[in-house]
Amino acid sequence: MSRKFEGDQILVATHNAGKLQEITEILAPFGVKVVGAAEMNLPEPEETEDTFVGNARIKAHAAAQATGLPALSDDSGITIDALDGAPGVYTADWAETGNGRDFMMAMTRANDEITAKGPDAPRSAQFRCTLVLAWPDGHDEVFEGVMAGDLVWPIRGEAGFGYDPMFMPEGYDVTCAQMDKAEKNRISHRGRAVSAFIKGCFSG
Ligand SMILES: O=P(O)(O)OP(=O)(O)OP(=O)(O)OC[C@H]1O[C@@H](n2cnc3c(O)ncnc32)[C@H](O)[C@@H]1O
Ligand SMILES: [Mg+2]
Repeated sequence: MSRKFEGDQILVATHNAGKLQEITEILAPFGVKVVGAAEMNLPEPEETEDTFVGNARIKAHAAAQATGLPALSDDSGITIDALDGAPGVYTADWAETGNGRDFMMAMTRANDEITAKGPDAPRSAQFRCTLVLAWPDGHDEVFEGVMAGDLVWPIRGEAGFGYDPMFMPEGYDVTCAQMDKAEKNRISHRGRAVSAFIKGCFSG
């Protein structure tokens, strides 16, 4: 049970439906209800920092200031070893078309750029997630999670969101888009970051 959140509700400052669903499912067994940024009519702030934690702070503090409630944000993305960590904080930007996001385009670009590095280029990558819990008084807490894996081609699976169809976690022979939701949450960058948040805020 929560020590810190009134009514065991938490505002999650994201406009990404896939993230919101995963965070909601991970927190459900702890009796925590999640309210999303769209439900609160919050605007999407510009992500102007060049680090995950910087952008996560922008999103969380904007929501906490606008509502007067503690707000949890998620800034995440994929770092590709063969591309010196790109796209990193620009993971969402690789999918932008000016007319919505196209993840087939983004995944094709990732595969093409790795392939261009030559046949020996590593396919290894990491999904990274930084959560920031911002309080209306301006202080914040940071929680992080990483999942290592390989980028496969062609893409596989229909579940999940974003780059899931090309990401095969270490020790698995299926992609995140071929996994049971609960299984992805158990091993994912987001699952690990939310576990750290739970330890920090809901236990003891
Ligand atoms: O900023 P908010 O509103 O939270 O939503 P967003 O989708 O813009 O989120 P980010 O700015 O953090 O960009 C993260 C990008 O990384 C991708 N991503 C993050 N976690 C992922 C996951 O678990 N599976 C697949 N793709 C993921 C996601 O699709 C985005 O393109
Ligand atoms: Mg974003």
